[in-house]
Amino acid sequence: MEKAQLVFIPAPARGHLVSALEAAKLLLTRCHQLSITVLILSHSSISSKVHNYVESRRASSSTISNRLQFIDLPEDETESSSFSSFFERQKLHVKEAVLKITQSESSVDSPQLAGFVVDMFCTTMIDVANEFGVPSYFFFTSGAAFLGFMLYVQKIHDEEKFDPTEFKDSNSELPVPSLVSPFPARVMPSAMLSKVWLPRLLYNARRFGEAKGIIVNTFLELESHAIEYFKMPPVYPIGPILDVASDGRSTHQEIMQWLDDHPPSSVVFLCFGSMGSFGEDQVKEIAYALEHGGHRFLWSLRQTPSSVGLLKSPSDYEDPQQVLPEGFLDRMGGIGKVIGWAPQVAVLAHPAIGGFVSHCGWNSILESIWFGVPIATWPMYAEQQFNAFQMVTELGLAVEIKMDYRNDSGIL
Ligand SMILES: O=c1ccn([C@@H]2O[C@H](COP(=O)(O)OP(=O)(O)O[C@H]3O[C@H](CO)[C@@H](O)[C@H](O)[C@H]3O)[C@@H](O)[C@H]2O)c(=O)[nH]1
Repeated sequence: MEKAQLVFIPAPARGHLVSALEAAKLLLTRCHQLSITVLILSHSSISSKVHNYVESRRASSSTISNRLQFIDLPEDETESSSFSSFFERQKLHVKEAVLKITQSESSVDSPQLAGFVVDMFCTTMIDVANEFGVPSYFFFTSGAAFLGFMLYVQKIHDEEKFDPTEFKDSNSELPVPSLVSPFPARVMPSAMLSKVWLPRLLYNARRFGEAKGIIVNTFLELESHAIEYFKMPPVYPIGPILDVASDGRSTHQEIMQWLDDHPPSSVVFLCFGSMGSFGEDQVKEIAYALEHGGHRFLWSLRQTPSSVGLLKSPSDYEDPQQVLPEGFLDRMGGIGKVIGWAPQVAVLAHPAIGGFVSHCGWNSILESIWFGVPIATWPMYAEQQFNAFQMVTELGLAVEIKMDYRNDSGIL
């Protein structure tokens, strides 16, 4: 087999990068004739957590394989909350970077460009792949049932003039083919209920059909009904793709030692993903609930960004006491701990953890299943209401706090 080169274009968000980079590594270990170049898209509002994650992966990439390389694209500083215009602007940079790669394919021995692997949000990059005459695969960082849902909504929108935004406060149910259970319209993703965002979702779903295949971070045993539903393009369930190597001890020793002091399965972990945060009133209410509940807890509490913008994410409080009820931390000292960004996989892997209050991001769901920690669902943004429904009703793998909660911080 000739040497081949794939270009990966992940979306620059934690929940998308982790599985894309791990999938790239997996492919390299399976196929020794393959090289992968990962293009890192960059925007000035991307959080340091994302940069740090990429840096740590870049630093360890040479130990994984010299067939994995990263190229940083120029930073975009345009103030805009629109993903679509960001990705459109990035096309030129992607084209220039790929041109350089193809120009270096000088000898017969160099790997030849064989295709693009493009994040589910960057579907517009298929145009660039077409210019180079190579096929595109999409990398879908959520579940197969949700992929099926997107394709279903796009189909009935285009063929039957179905308008999901009319279902905002509806009690209707939809017969979604990638689900066994009827799907309540009230747990549709917020973006699908928004006249502003819906066109972009439909655009992405239409473009999925142009791909040579869709790689999904899922596995047959979890989503057999959904996976068997797909015909064309082919769907490859290559998951669960997780980055579970860290034991958290080198970076978050204090948290891990705190967990060491608690009995097995006794601590509830609360964590709401890379974008999850609550307003101050709600933080206080959660604190009262935890105090009255009396159970041990580890709570990842993060501060809402001061403005809404593309990829702006919460930060850690300098002093969480400023938003918590007076004396809360002192009273909870023995049974509860409030932290900022959590070493989530290490926490879920710890024997002291017995339950997970989660926003139901797909990576968090896969990590909870991997470590056998049951979820109580508290979806907030993106497709998390769909995921919560899937976990509670469709699969019976989680209990419901809410399935239709939506945050009010402006993130869709
Ligand atoms: O304090 C934290 C918070 C998160 N994480 C990690 O960050 C990732 C978060 O991913 P995910 O659970 O999927 O949530 P989001 O960051 O919110 O991911 C976005 O991308 C996912 C994949 O498409 C979608 O399912 C989500 O709804 C969308 O918000 C996971 O690996 C977590 O382990 C931490 O390590 N510490």
